[in-house]
Amino acid sequence: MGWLLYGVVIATLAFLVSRRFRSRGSPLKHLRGPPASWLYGNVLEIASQEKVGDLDTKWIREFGGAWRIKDCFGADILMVADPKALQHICQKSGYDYPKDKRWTQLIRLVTGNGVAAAIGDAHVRQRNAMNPAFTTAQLRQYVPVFQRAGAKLAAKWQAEVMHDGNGSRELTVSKWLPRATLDALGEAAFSYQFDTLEDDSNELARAYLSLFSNALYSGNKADFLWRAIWKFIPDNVMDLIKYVPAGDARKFAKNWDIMKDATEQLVDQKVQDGSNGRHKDLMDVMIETNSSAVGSARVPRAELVAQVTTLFVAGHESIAITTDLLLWELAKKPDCQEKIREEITTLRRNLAQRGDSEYTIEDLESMTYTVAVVKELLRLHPTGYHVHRTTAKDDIIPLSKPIRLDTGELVSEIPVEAGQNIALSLWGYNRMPDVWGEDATTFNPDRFLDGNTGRASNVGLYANIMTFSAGVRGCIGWRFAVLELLALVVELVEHFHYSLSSNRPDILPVARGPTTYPAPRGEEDRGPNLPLQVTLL
Ligand code: HEM
Repeated sequence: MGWLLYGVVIATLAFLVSRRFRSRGSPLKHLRGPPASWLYGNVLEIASQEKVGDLDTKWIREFGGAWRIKDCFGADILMVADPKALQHICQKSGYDYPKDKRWTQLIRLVTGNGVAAAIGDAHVRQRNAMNPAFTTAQLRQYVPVFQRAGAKLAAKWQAEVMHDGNGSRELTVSKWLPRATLDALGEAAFSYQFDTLEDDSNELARAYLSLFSNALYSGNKADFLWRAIWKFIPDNVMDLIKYVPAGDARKFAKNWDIMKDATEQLVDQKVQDGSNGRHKDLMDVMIETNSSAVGSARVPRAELVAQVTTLFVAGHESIAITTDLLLWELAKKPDCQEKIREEITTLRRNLAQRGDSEYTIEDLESMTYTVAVVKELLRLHPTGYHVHRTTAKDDIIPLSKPIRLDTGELVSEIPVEAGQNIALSLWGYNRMPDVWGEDATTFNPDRFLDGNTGRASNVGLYANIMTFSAGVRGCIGWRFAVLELLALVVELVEHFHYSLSSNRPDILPVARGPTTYPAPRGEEDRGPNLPLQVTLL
C-alpha cells in the first residue's frame, strides 16, 4: 500500500516538475556541466562515487569553480567551489540563500524543528538562544570534559590492546569514537552521563548512535525521487510524511519518538532544577538566556527540545568521523605522530610545573604543530562535503576566476533566479589548486605553519577553510569541535602508535550519506568502519 502511494505521488509530481523546468528557460542553460540522466540527474552518481570528491575534482578540472549538475527530473543545480562565490552566498548575503527545503525537511524529520531546520525569525531566535552557550568562557568549562572523555577512551583502548598480552592489536576505532564524543557532549551539554564507553544499553544513546547509519544511502533509488518532490509539498503536509509507511521517514520517525520523549524529560528536569550551584553546562546557559528573553524572542518548549536533539546529532558523529579520518592520516605518517607526541610531552611538563592536571584552551592552542595537523585534516576531509542552499531572490553571484560557458564566452558572474537550488562544494573549495597550490590534495600540515593558509582570504569560519560552512548558517559549534579534536589528539596519540591494518589497508573516504566516512574497500555500505593497528607505546 505504502509503495503504491509512493509510486502514484512520484509519477504525478514528476510530470509537474518536468513541465515546470522545461518551460522556465533557466539562466544556467549555458553553464557547462556533466551529462546526466533525466530521472536521477547526477545525484545517484554522487552517492555512489568510489571516493568522496572524485566527481568534484573531475568537474572542477573540466569546468572551473562553478558548473551545472542535474537534480532528479531534469532540474538544474548550480554547483560552486569558487571562493568568491562561496563568500557571497554564505558570508555576504545574510538570509538570501536559505537552506534547500529538501534538507530542512530531512533535518526536521531527524531532529525536529531545531536551529538547523529553522528558517527566518525562528532561526534568528534559536541562534540567539544558543550563542551564549558557545562563548570562550563557556568553552573553557567544556575542555576538562573533552579531556576526561579522551582519557577514558584511551584507557579502554589500552585494555583492548593488552587483551592478548602483546600490546598491539587491530581495533575498529570508528566503533569507539562516537561513544566518546556522545559521552563528552552529554556531559558538556547536560551534565548527563551517557557512559556509553562502559555500557551502550541506554535507549537515548542508542537512538543517537544509530541515526548515522539510518541516514546512509541504502541503494533504494526511489528515496532520491521521493525527496526531490519535497520542495513542492507545503510544510504542514510534510509534517505528515513521517506517517508514510515507507522509506527513510519510517526509520527517522521511530528514532525521533525515542529522542523526543527522553529529551523532553531531560529539558523539563533542567528547567526545574537549574544549575544548582555547579558549573553551568550548555543547556543551563540556553535555558537562562531563554528565560530572560521576552515575547517572540523566547524559544517555546518544543523548539528547546528540538534544539537539544539538534546539538546531539550535529555535535557528536561529526567529531567522531573527523577523528577517525585524523587517525587514518596519522597512521600513514609516523613522523607526524612523533612531532605531535613531542608537543604533548611539553604540554604535560608545563602542566606538572604549574601543579595542574587539566589543560586549558590556551594550552591546547599553543601546540602549534598539532593545531596545524587539525587544520590540515579539516581542510582535506570536510565531513559535510556538500551543503545545499536555494536562492530567496534573483541575484548575481560573482566569481574569483572566470569560467567558460558552452557558447565559448568567458564570464565572471552567474545570474540566478529565485528558487534556484545550489550545492556548495566545501570539499572542492578546500582542495582547489588555485587556492591551496599544486599540493592541494596532499596531507601537509606544514602549509599552516608556513603561513600558506590559502590564496583566497577570509573564507569560512576557521583557517580559511569551508569545513564549518560560514555566515548566518555556519556551524555554531566550530570552536567546540576544534577544542574537542585537539583534546582527543592529546589523549589518543600520547600513548599509542597507529598504523594501517595489514588485513585491510585499503581505506576509502566514502560518500553514501550527507557526511563522508572512512571504510575499507568492499565494505563501503556499512557506515564508518576504520580498522587500524594500535600499539601501546
Ligand atoms: C568536526 C566537527 C563539525 C563539522 C565538520 C561541522 C560542520 C557543520 C556544517 C558544514 C554546518 C552547516 C550545515 C549547512 O549549512 O547545511 C554545520 C551546522 C551546524 N553545526 Fe556543526 N560541525 C561540527 C561540529 C559541531 C558541533 C560540535 C556542534 C555543537 C556542539 C555543531 C552544531 C551545529 C549546528 C547547531 C549547526 C546548524 C547551524 C544553523 O543552521 O544555524 N557542529 N556544522
